[in-house]
Amino acid sequence: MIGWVSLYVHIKFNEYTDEGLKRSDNYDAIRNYLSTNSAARALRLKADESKNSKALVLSIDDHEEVEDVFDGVKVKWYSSVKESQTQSSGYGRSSSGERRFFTLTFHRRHRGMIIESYITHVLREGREIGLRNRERKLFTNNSSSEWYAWRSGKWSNVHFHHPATFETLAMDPEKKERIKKDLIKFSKGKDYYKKVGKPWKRGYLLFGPPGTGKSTMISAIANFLEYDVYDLELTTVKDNSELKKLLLDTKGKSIIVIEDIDCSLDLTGQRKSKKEEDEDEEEEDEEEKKKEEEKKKKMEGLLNSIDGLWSACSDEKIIIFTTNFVDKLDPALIRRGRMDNHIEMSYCRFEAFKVLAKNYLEIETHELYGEIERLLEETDVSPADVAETLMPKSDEEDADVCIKRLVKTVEEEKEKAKKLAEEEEKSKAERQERRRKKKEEAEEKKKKKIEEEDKKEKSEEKDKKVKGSEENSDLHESNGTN
Ligand SMILES: Nc1ncnc2c1ncn2[C@@H]1O[C@H](COP(=O)(O)OP(=O)(O)OP(=O)(O)O)[C@@H](O)[C@H]1O
Ligand SMILES: [Mg+2]
Repeated sequence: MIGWVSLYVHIKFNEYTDEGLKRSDNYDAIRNYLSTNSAARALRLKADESKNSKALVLSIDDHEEVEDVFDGVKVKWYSSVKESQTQSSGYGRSSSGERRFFTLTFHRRHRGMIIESYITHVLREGREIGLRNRERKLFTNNSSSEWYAWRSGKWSNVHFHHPATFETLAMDPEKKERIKKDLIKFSKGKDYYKKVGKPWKRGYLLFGPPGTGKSTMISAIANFLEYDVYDLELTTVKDNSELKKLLLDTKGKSIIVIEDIDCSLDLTGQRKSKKEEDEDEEEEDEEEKKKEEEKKKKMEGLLNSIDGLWSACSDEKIIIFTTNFVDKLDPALIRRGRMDNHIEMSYCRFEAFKVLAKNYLEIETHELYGEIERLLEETDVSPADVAETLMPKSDEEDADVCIKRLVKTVEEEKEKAKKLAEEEEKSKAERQERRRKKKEEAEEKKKKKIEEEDKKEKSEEKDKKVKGSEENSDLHESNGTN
């Protein structure tokens, strides 16, 4: 709405559009801009509580005036409020029937520049501030039977409040820095991705044993980049088209997570133990083959959907797979280009331990650190176990108690691992012995069979010979009589 009053142009931005039904995105963006932007900061602010924001939302108070300067040009903003004449039922409208709006005023000789550049600048900045302040969300996918039910969409969401950060994440510090740099480069790479003609996406594969911090890492990344998280549960997804729809229904500035990708794709569920495998190998073969095929189909669907997602939407997205067994994954799934960055989360070594000790006990050194370093180098303990052991269980427990408990725990783990290795060795030897015996028995059986067959053949031949000579003598006899 542009009106002329003497030399000045006024543009009005209403809080609600569409007859008061819909809140205006532009109004919110301008409000963010005016309350946060330092060049145009209002002095009188009011604090609102908003459902969708993590902090108090400060906005310029009613009937307040703010000046802004852009490219050397001065403009003025007014925030106004009017009592609404019609007390309509008004969904979305302020309950009191007040109508708020901003008015932008500037000299008419700057009309072109303000409309073309300044307003765009304000809206863009304001939206960015809004994104930064927004309450981040954790989405989980609904089963497709619920998609069209009342008010429930493809994804359900809750507020995302995970406290994990890169500071509290225990891992090799150099590796951590590399990951952070990679993330920063990605999040600032809008123009770069555009220039090289690649969708603005990045794929990460996190692999490692249980309790090494894969899920924690995802939360740390989300907090670091201030992204939403979409936790995609593949087992509730019926088919490929459903998967594609889900992926296309995700917003930018988000991480799409598929945890335990091997299990999500593995339809067999639990694998058989080695021993069982040995015993009924053949019967299982057919069934295994069928399941492998199904798994392959699912995998192909996933690959296609990822590639589709990669090219279908243009905004800032990270996709993360996690797995405990990287060797079991289909190489096609994790080839570079799909998964750009492979990150191994490993057992807790000394450097990672130091981070945990600092987090949980607020100590940087202790007389037992040397001992712990030695122990952790030769024993595989997950950071989850180390963290659990380090955590004080009561007020009486100080750092010293916890550190000593850790030494004891790791020593026990070492002992356990040794025993386990011995047992494994023993059972391997037993398995080999069993197999050797089986083979021997089979060979023995075979030998016996051959011998028996030989014997039979020989006796048959003998019988034939005897019969033959009898027939011969019969012939002689009959010749003689003739
Ligand atoms: N590297 C780590 N740094 C800090 N804390 C960790 C780390 N790894 C594990 N933890 C702690 O252990 C708990 C379990 O870790 P997390 O769930 O991240 O492991 P995971 O690798 O995802 O395991 P899984 O393979 O079973 O899903 C976390 O809540 C966290 O407190
Ligand atoms: Mg996990």
